[in-house]
Amino acid sequence: MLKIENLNKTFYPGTPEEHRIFKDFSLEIEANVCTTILGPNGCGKSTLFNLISGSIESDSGSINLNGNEINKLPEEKRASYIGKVNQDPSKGVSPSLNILENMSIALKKGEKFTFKKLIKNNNVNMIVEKLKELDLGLEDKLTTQVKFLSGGQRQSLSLLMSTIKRPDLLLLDEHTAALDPKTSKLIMDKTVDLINREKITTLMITHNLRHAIQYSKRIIMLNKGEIVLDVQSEDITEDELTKFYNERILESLKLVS
Ligand SMILES: Nc1ncnc2c1ncn2[C@@H]1O[C@H](COP(=O)(O)OP(=O)(O)OP(=O)(O)O)[C@@H](O)[C@H]1O
Repeated sequence: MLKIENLNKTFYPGTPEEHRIFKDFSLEIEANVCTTILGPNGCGKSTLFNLISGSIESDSGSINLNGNEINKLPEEKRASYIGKVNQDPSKGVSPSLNILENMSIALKKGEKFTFKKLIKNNNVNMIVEKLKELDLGLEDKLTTQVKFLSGGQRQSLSLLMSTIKRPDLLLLDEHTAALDPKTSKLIMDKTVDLINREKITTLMITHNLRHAIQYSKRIIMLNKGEIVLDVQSEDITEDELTKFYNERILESLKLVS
């Protein structure tokens, strides 16, 4: 379970550019299911993920993952517990390495290794089986450099790499946003298959309200660093969610501008 308590973050404190993103922000996320974070541009979604993964430091507050106070740990240590897939298909993979090498590196997450040993010690059969589960034919391209894969294939690989050592938490930051609608749906289906099969606690950022309802158990909407909606997806329709978004969030943005 992920428990965030009284998280505070201000960018450029004490300067004319001072920008407070979170003030005493608290949130508890249920284990083993997918929770979606929605909200308009700039409301703090990615900052929240960066604070959780440790790529930026909080000013104060607590982030507890399965009993571990991870807020004190450096990013590389947190990476042993947290898997992350970003919007950009070239992030999260090493484009000039092949699929087998990328997957072998993912298996070594959190460990020290040399490249020579990595290849010798890799577990090819297990990797092939995992790739087969994706059903994209990647198991036949083990020695293909990842830069030659399509965006959808790379995102699938990135997803598999982030989860091959079961993470305590998976962060999906608009991981299908750069894909065409058909591929986006395909990757979302594969994501949810994997999350459900492995029972991975997942936080997903999306701007796609339909995906939020269809693929997650709980929906949290942020606006200006605050939770403005927190609902089980079975308790809201796509129309109601769209109406809420348009009325409450777009209206509040108009008032500001
Ligand atoms: N490292 C940083 N340094 C300074 N300001 C930042 C930094 N990261 C984010 N911000 C600012 O914090 C605010 C929230 O940004 P964030 O990326 O979290 O929004 P978001 O909700 O993910 O938006 P989007 O939907 O556009 O991705 C923005 O005003 C952004 O400019």
